[in-house]
Amino acid sequence: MSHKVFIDGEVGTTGLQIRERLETRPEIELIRLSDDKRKDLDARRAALNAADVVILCLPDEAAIEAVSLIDNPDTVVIDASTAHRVAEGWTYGFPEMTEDQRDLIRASKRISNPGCHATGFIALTRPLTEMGVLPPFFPVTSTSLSGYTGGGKAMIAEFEGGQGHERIYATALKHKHLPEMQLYSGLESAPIFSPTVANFAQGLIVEVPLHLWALPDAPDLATIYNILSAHYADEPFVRVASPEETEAAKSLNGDALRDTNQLVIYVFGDEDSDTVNLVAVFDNLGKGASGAAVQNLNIVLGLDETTGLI
Ligand SMILES: NC(=O)C1=CN([C@@H]2O[C@H](COP(=O)(O)OP(=O)(O)OC[C@H]3O[C@@H](n4cnc5c(N)ncnc54)[C@H](OP(=O)(O)O)[C@@H]3O)[C@@H](O)[C@H]2O)C=CC1
Ligand SMILES: CC(=O)N[C@@H](CCC(=O)OP(=O)(O)O)C(=O)O
Repeated sequence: MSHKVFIDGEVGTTGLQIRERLETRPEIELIRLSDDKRKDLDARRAALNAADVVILCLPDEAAIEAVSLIDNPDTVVIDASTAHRVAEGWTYGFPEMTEDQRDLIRASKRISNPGCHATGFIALTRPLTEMGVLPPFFPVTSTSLSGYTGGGKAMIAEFEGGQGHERIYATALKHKHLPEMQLYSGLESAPIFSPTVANFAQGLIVEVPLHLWALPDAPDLATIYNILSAHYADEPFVRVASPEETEAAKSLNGDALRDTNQLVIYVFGDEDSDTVNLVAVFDNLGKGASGAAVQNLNIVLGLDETTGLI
């Protein structure tokens, strides 16, 4: 049986990568609009309502508009934008987050694909809040190193045109991923979050440093490692690096997992100072966007979750 899929925003950075992952799959029939029709409201309305699954790869306002054009009650929407990530009636498309999240995604017709930085932050913190070692009131900080494709077509043009500068941004501490980071990490307040964009195309490293001695039960490094390893033990796309691999990782490259849907967690620690640095490495356009959207598509279609993904 073939499944009709429409990618609204197919020629953008995220949309293009989703198309590349889907166009060779025989069970997927892509609904496509010609270049002169891709922003035409009537053409989009028809495509949105003809699809079994719609994947929105649009700026927030256009994503909200796209949803308003859908009146087919059977259409499933996977929205890659920020517009619906904490909205009521939407399911957060992070299957690895909790034990029941996959089933919630499978049953949902409105799925929001997580933000790239948020994916790393939540992957590192949620299992710890679930197990009670990171209490909800605890103040957390996080940094992120992103490839420039994270900023879409405009930032790609800037860096590939030779004008790009590596820089910190979101300096007002109001990054657009903070609401989803707060809600799905299980923390009562958002982290202080400082991202950096760097001169490589694809990849992301999100860090969450913790003073273990300041946590109420003062957990040791092994406790943190064991909670994260157990949480992701059966996951095809998220894994925790072994202590040997962690020991050997004296430095990490931002683009280490380019073109994959993998996310690898490192629990770096120093027993003398009783500190850890939790680190998530992945591709901002893989598990941080397009790969994650395809994974969610596989789940809602009832297919093997790993189909078409590495
Ligand atoms: N890049 C990334 O790493 C990630 C991006 N996202 C999110 O995915 C969404 C897309 O981002 P990204 O792919 O980076 O952005 P891009 O700017 O690369 O692509 C956006 C695409 O949407 C098209 N578009 C804009 N308005 C409309 C409209 N009204 N109707 C139809 N098409 C429209 C644009 O057309 P045109 O080509 O003419 O400009 C462009 O092709 C955003 O919401 C972004 O926040 C999410 C996770 C990661
Ligand atoms: C380098 C860069 O600018 N990155 C973007 C994040 C892209 C992304 O994942 O955000 P959405 O999923 O919410 O679109 C930023 O930090 O705003």
